[in-house]
Parts: sequence; C-alpha cells; structure tokens
Amino acid sequence: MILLTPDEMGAADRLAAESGIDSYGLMVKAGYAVAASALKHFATVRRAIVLAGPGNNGGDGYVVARALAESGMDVAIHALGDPDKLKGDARTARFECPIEPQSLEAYLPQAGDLVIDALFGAGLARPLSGAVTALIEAIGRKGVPVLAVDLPSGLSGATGAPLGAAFHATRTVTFMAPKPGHYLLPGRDLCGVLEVADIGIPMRIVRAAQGGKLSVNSPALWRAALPHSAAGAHKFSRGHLGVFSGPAGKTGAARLSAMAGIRCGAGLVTLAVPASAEAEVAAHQTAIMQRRLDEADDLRDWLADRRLSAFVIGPGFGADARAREFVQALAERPTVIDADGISAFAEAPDELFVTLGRFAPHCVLTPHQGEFSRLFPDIAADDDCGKVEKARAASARAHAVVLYKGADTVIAAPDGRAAINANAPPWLATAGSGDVLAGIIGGLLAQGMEAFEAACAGAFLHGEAGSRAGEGLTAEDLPGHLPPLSAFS
Ligand SMILES: NC(=O)C1=CN([C@@H]2O[C@H](COP(=O)(O)OP(=O)(O)OC[C@H]3O[C@@H](n4cnc5c(N)ncnc54)[C@H](OP(=O)(O)O)[C@@H]3O)[C@@H](O)[C@H]2O)[C@@H](O)CC1
Ligand SMILES: Nc1ncnc2c1ncn2[C@@H]1O[C@H](COP(=O)(O)OP(=O)(O)O)[C@@H](O)[C@H]1O
Ligand SMILES: [K+]
Repeated sequence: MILLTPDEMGAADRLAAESGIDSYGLMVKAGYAVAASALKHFATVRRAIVLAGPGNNGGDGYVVARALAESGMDVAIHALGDPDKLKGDARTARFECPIEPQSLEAYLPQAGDLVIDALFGAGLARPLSGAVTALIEAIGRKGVPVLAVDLPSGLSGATGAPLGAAFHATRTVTFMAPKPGHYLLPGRDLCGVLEVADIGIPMRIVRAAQGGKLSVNSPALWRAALPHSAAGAHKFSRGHLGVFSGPAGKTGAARLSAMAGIRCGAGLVTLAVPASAEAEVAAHQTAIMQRRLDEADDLRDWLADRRLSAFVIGPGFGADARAREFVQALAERPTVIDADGISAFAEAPDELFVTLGRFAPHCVLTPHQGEFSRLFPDIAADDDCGKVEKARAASARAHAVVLYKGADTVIAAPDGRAAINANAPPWLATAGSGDVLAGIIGGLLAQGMEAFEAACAGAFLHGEAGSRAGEGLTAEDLPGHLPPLSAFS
C-alpha cells in the first residue's frame, strides 16, 4: 500500500487537473464518501455538526453537510473565519449547500452530536488557535465522537505529530491513499479507524505523483525476494547464520536471536560463545550449534569460512571496545547490528559509518529510540523531521538499512526507500522481543535476502508472530509462532 505525503497529494491533485479532471467533482466525491461513512458508522446520532475551515477541507465539509441533509439528518454548520471569503471549489461547495453556516463560537457540544471535523487537512500551516483548541477540549469533555475529513485538524499529515492541539477522531476518511501521519505515532492514535476513499483520481496519476519510495510494510514489498526452498536444498544452501553471545549470565538475548534465525529458515545457526559462557549456552541449545570464540583473532579465523552468510551482533554482547572491533570485522558481510553493537559506538558514531561505507549497504541497524539518539543525536533532536525522514537521514549517513523500532517501526534504505510497519500488537513490547526481531532479520539475510527486504519482512513476521502468540506472550514464545515463509509466497 503506497503512502502519499501531503505535498505528493497536492501534486496528484495538480496532475489530475492538468489531465482534465474536474477538481470540484473530486471535492463532491470526497464529501459524499465522508457522509456515507457517517451514515454507516454513526447511524444513531441525533445531529451532525460540521466544523468547516477556510480552505478546501472546509469545502469538503459543506459537501458533507449537504449530503447528510439530503439523507434526512439534522445538520448544522459552524464555520471558522468568514465563509464569504471562501474561494474556488470551497466557495462553490458553500453556495451549493442549503444550510447557512453559524460561527464556530456558537457551537456548544451536546451528547448525541457527531462532529464532522472539516477545519484543516493537508493545508494546516501552523498550530491551531486558542479558540479551536478550547473547542477541541469541550468536545472531548462531552465525549462527542469526531469523524475527521482527511486528517484530524491539528495533525501533520507528513510527520504524524500534532503542530499543537489536535482532534482525537473516532474515524478518519482520507482520499486515494493514506498519508504518513495516518500511520506514524501519535497520528495513528489520533485518527481512530482509518478509511481510504477512492474519489476518482486515476491510480496512474497517484503513482506518478508518489515516486514509489514510501509504503506501508506489507508482503507485496518483499514477497518476490523471499528465499524459496527448493526440494533439493541442503542446509548450507539455506545459509549459515552466526550469532554472537555475551558472557556468562548474559547469554539469553543471543539465544533468542539464534532461535528466531533458525525458525525462519536459516539452514544452520551457530552461537559464537566466549569461554565463560560455554557451559551455560550448551545447557540450553540443541538444534543451534556452538563455537568458542573469545578474541578478534578467533573471529578472523572463523570469517575464513565463506559459507557463513550473515551475522547478528549486539543482543547481550556488551557495549565495549570488543564490540566495536567485532562489528568492524563483520561489516564486510550481511550483519544485523543491534543493541550493544549500536551503543558501543555512542562516543564515536563516525567510526561505524566509515566502516559500513566501505561495503555495499548489506547491514541492518536496528535501534530503538534510545539507541537511535546515541548514534544520530542531531537527527533525533530535529523536531521538524518525522520518523520516516529521521530513518532515511540515518540510513543515508550510516550506509546501512536502518530499522527504527517502536510501535510505528520505520525501515529505510540509503537509496530513499522507506516503509512504515503497522502490524505490531502492543504486547510485542516485552523484554527480549527486539532480540527475536534481530534474529529473524539475520535468518533472512543468511538465506540471501537483500537488507531492505529482509528488514521489512522481518518486522512484518515479528508483528505476525506477536499477533499469533497473543496478549501475555513472552519473547520465548515468538519464534514458535512465526508463520512459515511459504504462507507469503
Ligand atoms: N488534494 C486533493 O486532490 C483533494 C483535496 N481535498 C481536500 O482539500 C484539503 C486541502 O485543502 P487546502 O489545501 O485548501 O488546505 P486546508 O487543509 O483546507 O487548509 C488551508 C487553509 O487553512 C488556513 N490555515 C492553515 N493552518 C491554519 C491554522 N492553524 N489556523 C488558521 N488557518 C489556518 C490556510 O490559510 P493560510 O495559511 O493561507 O493563511 C488556508 O486558508 C484536503 O485536506 C482535502 O480535505 C478534497 O477536496 C479532495 C481533493
Ligand atoms: N507499543 C508497541 N507496539 C508494538 N510493538 C512495539 C511497541 N513498542 C515496542 N515495540 C516493538 O517491540 C520490540 C522491542 O524491542 P527492543 O526495544 O529492542 O526491546 P528488547 O531490547 O527488550 O528486546 C521492537 O520490535 C519494537 O518495534
Ligand atoms: K480535518
């Protein structure tokens, strides 16, 4: 599913107009789609209150009011600003609507109302005024449901962050394609249930405006890149994943990664274990192999085996000089660099970026918010930038795929491709869950998937496993609930 930024949506609008499509016709379709949603999902409300803004979002609102009145609903319009100053399609919509607008101040929220929020959509340019903010609070206090047109007013469609106050909608109807702000937090929560209405802009125009670089993560993005298990495959043809364990007492994280890697199809998985932890790891593993590995020299010997096709380093490893040395040696092969593998470079992130820059972008960095801030402090602190732009900037700087974790995980590649993951249930946020994700991605890399596709598929499979395991899961449950890759091919 493609995503359009508000600017790209504006471009689609312009291209549609240039191809002869009537823009007022689009507004009418948009308004009727919202009215249909109101009638279907809020059938029991006593009256609909349309809050109409000064631009085309307000224009949509006048169409909604007309459509609802035609269907027999009791409708009132409260306009922000002087309706006589409306221009273009919004002005036409206002004069085709039989209901005379009242002032915004005249609206007193009442139980039984449905608010249609048509104040601002893609054109929001600054934080909402004090009067609008007070009205949002009054509507919230009364528990009046809100149906948002395109976006809850106050929310940036580009970043998913409110510019100040914003409506908290029950449902949102947007047009042609969702925007990043519908999926990035807190926008996703502020939108409520999202509907995407087709208002008749041809998809070829939508695609031309979009450029194909940002999407919602779904199997369509990576299905073709999944490893196929041929009948004659043997374990080495399905890849060999190496996972680095921490010292005694800290081996659990790497063991979780290793188990996830073998469950998602790596032919062989070996845990590389320091001497202090050999007995501990051996007591836990059966299908996973084990190799003693203490120093960087041991690692260089091991790397002589070219059949080792991918690595995971970081979970429970220790964020120290040894971690830096290991990551620098591993960067020549596809490697997931997680947790301590990231934090080890907090004092000298450029050392990591220079190392990664010497190779093709075949490594995946998987920071959560804290780790992201350690490695990319300036990008993390840029409040004008949404999570997609942050992940993209980080990926370009690091010369690696960056999977920026959270409830709204974003995956970005150095070439600008990006995806927002949307299938993770909230109970996936449990200790060790990130270690499992690193192992899944490692397992896919080991089987020959490219880094961006492996990271996207990994995040999606992790979310699926979380849903299948259900609320109350622990990280140990996740590998056993991974769906088979064949379910997606
Ligand atoms: N694209 C398409 O194909 C289609 C788009 N459609 C619809 O058009 C919508 C976009 O319309 P839009 O561009 O007119 O922007 P919109 O959100 O109405 O706001 C702009 C106005 O608000 C003002 N303003 C901004 N911030 C403000 C603030 N904080 N406080 C006060 N004022 C503020 C701003 O004023 P200015 O900044 O110029 O002073 C300007 O007057 C889109 O969301 C969708 O619903 C549909 O009809 C279907 C086809
Ligand atoms: N609220 C949430 N909803 C869904 N998934 C979440 C949420 N919060 C975190 N996650 C996911 O849970 C995992 C947690 O990983 P991480 O922060 O590394 O924790 P740990 O180090 O304990 O494994 C990540 O995949 C992250 O995207
Ligand atoms: K709106």
